[in-house]
Amino acid sequence: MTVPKLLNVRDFQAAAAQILDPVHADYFAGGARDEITLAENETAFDRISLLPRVLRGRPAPDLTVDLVGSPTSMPIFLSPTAFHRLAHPEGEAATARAAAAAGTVMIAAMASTVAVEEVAAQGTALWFQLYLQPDLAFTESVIQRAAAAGCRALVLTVDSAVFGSHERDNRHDFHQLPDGLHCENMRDAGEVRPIQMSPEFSWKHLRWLQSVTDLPVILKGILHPDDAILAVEHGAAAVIVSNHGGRQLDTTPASIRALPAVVRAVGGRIPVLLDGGIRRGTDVVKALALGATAVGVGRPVVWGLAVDGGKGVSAVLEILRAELEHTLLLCGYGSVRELVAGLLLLPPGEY
Ligand SMILES: Cc1cc2nc3c(=O)[nH]c(=O)nc-3n(C[C@H](O)[C@H](O)[C@H](O)COP(=O)(O)O)c2cc1C
Ligand SMILES: O=C(O)C(=O)c1ccccc1
Repeated sequence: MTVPKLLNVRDFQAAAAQILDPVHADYFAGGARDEITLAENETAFDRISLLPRVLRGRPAPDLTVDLVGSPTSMPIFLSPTAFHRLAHPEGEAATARAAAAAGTVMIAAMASTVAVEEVAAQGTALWFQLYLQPDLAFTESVIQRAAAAGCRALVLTVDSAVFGSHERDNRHDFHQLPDGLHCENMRDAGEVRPIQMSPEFSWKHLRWLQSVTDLPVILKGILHPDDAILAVEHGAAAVIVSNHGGRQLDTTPASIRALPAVVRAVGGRIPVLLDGGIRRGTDVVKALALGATAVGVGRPVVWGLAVDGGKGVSAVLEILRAELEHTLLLCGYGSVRELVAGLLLLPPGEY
C-alpha cells in the first residue's frame, strides 16, 4: 500500500478515519442530534469570501499574538478535547509536546486520559478546562492541582448544563472508557470520580470560582451577546465563542456566525476567542477579520494524534500555520493583528 501524502487537515481527517477504531472515530467525529451545527460550523466559513488588497508593500506576516497573557507564535490554540489515549497510546502527553513545539497554548481537558501534571511537564503553555462539579470542595481540589501543575488560566465550559446527546455514541453503546483508560484528573483518594454536569450552576458560581483562584477565568461556550456582556461584568478574562464543536445544543448557529454580535457586545473590553470548524488558514483569517483574537482547533488535533502521535499533531499545526501565512500574504496583510472586516464579503442576510 502506498502511503498517501497528507497535505491538508482534510487528509488527516481521512487518514484518522482509517486508523481509529470505528466506535472511537464516531466519538471524535460526532455531534449532537442531527449534527446540523456540526456541519454548519464548517460550511459557514465557505460562504464568506475574501476580498484581498494588492500592492501594499508588506513584509512577511507577523503571526504572533498575546493570548490572554500567554505569548504565542500564532493565533491558533488547541481547544480541549477529551480522551486522547483513544487516539494514541501517549494521549495528551504527545499532544502537549506538539503544542510546545508549535509555541502555542494547549487547553487541557478535565476529561484528560493523562494527568494534568504529566501534560504540563511537556513544557507547553497550558490552560485547564473545567466543568464545575456539584461537589465544590472536589472542584476546588482539581483547580489547585491544575494551578500547582503550572496551568496559567482556567477555561470554564458553560455550554453544558447537561451532556449533549450524541446519537452515534448511543448507537454503539459507547458510554465508558475501555479498561485501563481513566479521566486522570478526576482521581480522588484512589477512586476515579465520574464527570457530572448540572443545570444548577449560575453566575454566582463564577464568583465562587474567582474567590478560590487567582488564575484568569475564561468562559468557553458563549453564543449570546447578552451572555458576553454578563461575562465582562463578572470579570471573565476572555470568552470563547463556541458551540462545543456542534456537540451540545443542535441547531445553534455556526460559531463564526455568532462571533460578530459577541464582538460588538464585548466592545474590546476582553479578548474574544472562537472555536468550531477551523480547517484551513482562510478560516483563521475570516475569524480574526471578524474580531477574534485567536481560534481553537478541536478535531484536527485528534486527527493528527491518531495518524502519528505528537508528530501528527505537529504536522496539523504546521499546515494551519503555513496556510495562515500564505493567506495573509495573498490578502495583502503584514500581521494577524491588522485584519479587519473590510477583507470579507459576507453572505447577504446572514450577518
Ligand atoms: C471528541 C471531542 C471531545 C471534546 N471534549 C471537550 C471537553 O472535554 N471539554 C470542552 O470544553 N470541550 C470539549 N470539546 C469541544 C472542543 O473544545 C471544541 O469546542 C470543538 O471541538 C471545536 O470544534 P472543532 O472540533 O470543529 O475544531 C470536545 C470536542 C470533541 C470533538
Ligand atoms: O465529548 C465531549 O464533547 C465532552 O465535552 C466531554 C465531557 C465530559 C467527558 C468527556 C467528554
